[in-house]
Amino acid sequence: MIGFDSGEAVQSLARTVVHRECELSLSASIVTIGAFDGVHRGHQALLARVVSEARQHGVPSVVYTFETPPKVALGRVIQLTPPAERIRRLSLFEVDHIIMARFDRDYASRPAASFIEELGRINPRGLWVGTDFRFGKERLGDVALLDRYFPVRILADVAACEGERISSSRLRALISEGRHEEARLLHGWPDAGCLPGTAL
Ligand SMILES: Cc1cc2nc3c(=O)[nH]c(=O)nc-3n(C[C@H](O)[C@H](O)[C@H](O)COP(=O)(O)O)c2cc1C
Ligand SMILES: Nc1ncnc2c1ncn2[C@@H]1O[C@H](COP(=O)(O)OP(=O)(O)OP(=O)(O)O)[C@@H](O)[C@H]1O
Repeated sequence: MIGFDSGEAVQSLARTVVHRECELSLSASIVTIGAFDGVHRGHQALLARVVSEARQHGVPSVVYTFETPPKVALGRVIQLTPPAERIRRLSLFEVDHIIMARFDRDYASRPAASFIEELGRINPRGLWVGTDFRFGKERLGDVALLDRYFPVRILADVAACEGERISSSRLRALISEGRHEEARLLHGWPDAGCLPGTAL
C-alpha cells in the first residue's frame, strides 16, 4: 500500500523510499527532476534511463518531484495524477528514492542557486532531464546552468507516432476534449482522468 498523506517515508515496492525535500543525503546518485504529472511515455523513457544508468554504476537512482506539480500549484493547469498515484507509477520503475518537494510560495521563490545547493547533497553523477527543463525562481535556471555543477544528460524528445512530442500539456488538452483513447495511448496507463489539484 502506498500512501503519502501521513508525510512519512514510505517503503512501497522493493526499493522505493519517499522523502520530503532536504532529508536525503547520498555520496553518489543518478537523478531526474520534474513534475512527472501523468508519468507519460516521455517520462517513462527518462525513468528507464535513470534506473539503468544507476544500476550500471552501482549507485542509487533518484526522482526529484513535487507533491503538487508546479503548474498546478500556480493555478495554471489541472492535475492529471494525484501524488499517491504518481508515487505508485514512479515506483513501478524501481527507482531507489523519490523526493517529494512541497511546492509552495516559499519554495517557488527559491533562486536557482539554492536548488543547486540542495541537489549537491545527493551528489548527482548524472542528471537526466528533457530539452526544456527549467528551475528556480521565475524559471531562470536552465540546463546550461545546471551543467556547470553536475553532469547533465539530455534525453531526446519522445514523440507519438504522428511525430508530436508527448507531454502532460498534450494529455490535458486531449482529456479536456474528451479524446480519452488518444490520451491513453500517449500516457500508457489504463486510466486517463484529470483529478483536481490544490492551487497555492
Ligand atoms: C527551486 C525552484 C523554484 C521554482 N520557481 C518557479 C517559479 O517561480 N515559477 C514557475 O513557473 N516555476 C517555478 N519552478 C518550477 C519549474 O519551472 C519546473 O516546473 C520544475 O523545475 C519541474 O520541471 P518540469 O516542469 O520540466 O517538470 C521552480 C522550480 C524549482 C526547483
Ligand atoms: N516527450 C518527452 N520526451 C523526453 N523528455 C520528456 C518528455 N516529456 C517530458 N520530458 C522531460 O521529463 C521531465 C519532466 O517533465 P514535465 O513533468 O515538465 O513533463 P511535460 O510533459 O513536459 O509537462 P508539461 O507539458 O506540463 O510542461 C523534464 O525533464 C522534461 O523535459
